[in-house]
Amino acid sequence: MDLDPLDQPWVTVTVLYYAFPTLVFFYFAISQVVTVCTLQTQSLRVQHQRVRRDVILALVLVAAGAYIAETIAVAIKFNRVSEWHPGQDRVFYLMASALVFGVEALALIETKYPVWYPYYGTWLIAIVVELALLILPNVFRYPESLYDFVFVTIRALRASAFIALSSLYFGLRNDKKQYDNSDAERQSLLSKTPKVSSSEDTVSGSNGYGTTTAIDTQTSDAADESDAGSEDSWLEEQRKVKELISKRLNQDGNWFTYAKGFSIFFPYVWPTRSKALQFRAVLVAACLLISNALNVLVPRQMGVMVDNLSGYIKGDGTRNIWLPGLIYAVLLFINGGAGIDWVRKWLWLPLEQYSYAAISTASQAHMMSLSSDFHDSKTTSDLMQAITGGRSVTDLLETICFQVVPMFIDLAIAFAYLWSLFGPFMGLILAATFVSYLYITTKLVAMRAENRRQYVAGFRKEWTIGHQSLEGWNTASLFNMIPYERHKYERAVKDHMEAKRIYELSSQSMSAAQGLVMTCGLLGALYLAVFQVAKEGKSIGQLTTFLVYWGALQGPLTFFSGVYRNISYSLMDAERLLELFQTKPTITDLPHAKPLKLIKGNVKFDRVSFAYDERNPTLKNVNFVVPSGKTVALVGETGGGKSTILKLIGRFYDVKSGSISIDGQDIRDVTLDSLREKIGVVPQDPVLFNDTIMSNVRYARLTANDEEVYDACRAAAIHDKILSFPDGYDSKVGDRGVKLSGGEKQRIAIARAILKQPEIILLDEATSAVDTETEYLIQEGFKALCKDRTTFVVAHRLSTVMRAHRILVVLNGEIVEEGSHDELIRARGKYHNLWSKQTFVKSEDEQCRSRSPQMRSANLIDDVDRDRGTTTMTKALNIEENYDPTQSGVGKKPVEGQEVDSGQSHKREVSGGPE
Ligand SMILES: Nc1ncnc2c1ncn2[C@@H]1O[C@H](COP(=O)(O)OP(=O)(O)OP(=O)(O)O)[C@@H](O)[C@H]1O
Repeated sequence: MDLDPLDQPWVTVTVLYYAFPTLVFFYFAISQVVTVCTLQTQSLRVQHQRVRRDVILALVLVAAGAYIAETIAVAIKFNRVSEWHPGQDRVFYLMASALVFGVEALALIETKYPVWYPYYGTWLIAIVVELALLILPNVFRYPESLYDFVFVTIRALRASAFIALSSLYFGLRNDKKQYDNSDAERQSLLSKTPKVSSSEDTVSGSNGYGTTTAIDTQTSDAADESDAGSEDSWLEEQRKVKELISKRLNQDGNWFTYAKGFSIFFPYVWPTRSKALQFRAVLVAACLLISNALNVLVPRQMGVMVDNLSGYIKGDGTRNIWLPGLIYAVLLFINGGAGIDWVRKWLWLPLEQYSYAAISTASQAHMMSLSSDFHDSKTTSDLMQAITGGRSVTDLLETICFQVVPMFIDLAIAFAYLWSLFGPFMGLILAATFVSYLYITTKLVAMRAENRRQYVAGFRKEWTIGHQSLEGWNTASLFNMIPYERHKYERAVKDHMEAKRIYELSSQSMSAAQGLVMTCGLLGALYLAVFQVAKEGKSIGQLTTFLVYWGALQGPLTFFSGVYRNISYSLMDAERLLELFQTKPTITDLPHAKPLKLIKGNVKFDRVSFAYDERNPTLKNVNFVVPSGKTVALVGETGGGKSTILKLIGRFYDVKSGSISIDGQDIRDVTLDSLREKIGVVPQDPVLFNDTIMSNVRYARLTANDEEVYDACRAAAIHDKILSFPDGYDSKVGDRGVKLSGGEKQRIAIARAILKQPEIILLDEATSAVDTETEYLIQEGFKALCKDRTTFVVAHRLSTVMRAHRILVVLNGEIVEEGSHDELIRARGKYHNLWSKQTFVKSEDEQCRSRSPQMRSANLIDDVDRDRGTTTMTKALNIEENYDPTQSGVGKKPVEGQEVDSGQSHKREVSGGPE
């Protein structure tokens, strides 16, 4: 046959035929990956760049088209397929190059602001190779036939296209300098468009400076995993995590450094101290490689079996028809869930458990070590999510090591093996199929993102409305809004179902499109294999191998659709956990901190200022001293800063300026443990554990025996009440103590404090939720508890604190008055105002209550009367004269000449001084 001069089997030409498309492909793919990972993007002016991009795209299409044109010309020249063989190298080169430059054109279409070096690199390679291929064959033989001229013309056109591309690019690059002084291609996209989500940007991984898009897509993806919290808080949480990732990416400058940030997790993921576990990890890697090998060996063995059988049928008695079947079955078994997968999971399980245990306990311990500012700013569900999210770090690793890497190895082996079996065209068909499949999948996944977002939003809305309506059943019933809630929920379910329908349909369409691509690929590959079996002496066994192998390849490819979502979801969780690990406690022991030596319990506030938020000071220059063993009361309007003072004593926050000292030791210089050991707190809103009453009280001192617990409860006036419960001390208190009344909860908290027997006692509205009778009983308990102990009492009910040695009136973060009850009453300042309001409001109430003699005796003020030296109310206050109705705000104006506390206690007496 008369060979075309361009098909002369010169080694140089043949090598170029294969090396060129391969080189261009790898150069382009690798440089694009580097571009994405190093977050490079173009910073040219959009208008300017768009013109260039369009022209360049047109020229790339011309070049790709020229390859196809030459392929067609070759096909026409050698019109009988069976005679293609001599030109096979050349046809491969043409088709592979058309594919590579087709991919380049697609990447260009999908990238708004491309980074150019992956592109112009390919053009420069193409100029050299194309010129060589144009000149080399024609040096030895001038073109003669019409075909020769056509071929040369097409090649010349192609070479010109590449030259034009390069000159255009470099020409405009000089132009660029006039427009853009920055001259920097290396710039993070995220800084420019931190919240932009463009489906276009996700496509083709090549252009996906798509860190933002990545996160956007998975925002919705992650949603169906999470069903806690309201939609808004969830969206807010997602946004914050996205911002965190963007911020860190911007700081780090590329994905490699970003990934390095996660090295903090290394000791939790990799068993640094256990050689046995490390050995297991190595064996797991070996199992993965064996799996990859088995993925080829199984179809190959099927081919051997078929070949032996057909040989045997044709009369070749030497063929063993039984053994290959046995080997096939064994290989199949080993490659199945009961074989290598089982071994791998068995090996991996201890590693998985190691990392789960390490990361969960570390994150819980870390969270418990953090300070109030952290805990005050997070909800419990956020924190739990962060702990459970620790699993995502191992998930991320598992997804990459056990799924992504094996998938690419499988695809690479398939490509190489089938190429070796059926020649370069099979490789070409496979490459075209894989590229189309991955392209279509990424494109459709991006297009589905909005559908998915709607679906997730619908799901969350339904969940939130359902949850809220059940939670608010009481309110709904009270306002007769049950039908309204029902309709609202029905509507939400309907919207959710509609969104789900659209999403499911789009999923089905995606599967259909993927199926179509795979079928086209299969058809092309199958025809090629059939052709080779029919014409080129390939065996039926090889065809069988191909068919079985093709089926096995569907798995990794299908997995690709979900991998992106899995990775991004895990990444978000890992980022959350990383943020947590990087948060340091703000209240820590100083290096020189010593244990607190509590001698007497003398507490001093020296020019203390504090703010939760710098813009809004909470305490301003607070000064006071509480001598050891004395009781100081903090009173004043709500939000004044009373509880904050108690928090500062327990070092739940540190002062911003000034100092707090106990027995002359600055509390910042003593260890936190020793400080809190000495302090007992009854908080405003005590939180109980969902456990028995006995366990809750004993929590204060785990070594206390039952009798001590009973005594503490007696002192807190709750013992008899507990005994009246069906399960007594074994009664469960419910979540946060929900099964107890507010007053019961407070008394349990008081019992705890009594059991702890602390040296310094902080009572923050400890009895606000109990009735006056019970309060009286508790006061008796406090008497014993507080005796000779420094005590801080915050209370709104002034009768609770009137016996305190000292009363501080706190207003807007300042101490505006200070003194004993009598002194303050006489001073007729703020305290006097508060007192007069309270006693006035109380008067009517007491009129009713005091009808009962028992209640009378329970009245704390009467109690004070009995116990103490007293000051007559009318004398001390002369309230009728001083009462200011405009300040009262409630109740009626007292009639002149009538005592404020009308009713039984005409002569109201108050404590004349400290106990
Ligand atoms: N964790 C916090 N973060 C930010 N601001 C806070 C925090 N806790 C309290 N505040 C603010 O500090 C101010 C003082 O609060 P604090 O609880 O000390 O007041 P209070 O006098 O004890 O009030 P109440 O009598 O109502 O208990 C308030 O304005 C409150 O909103």
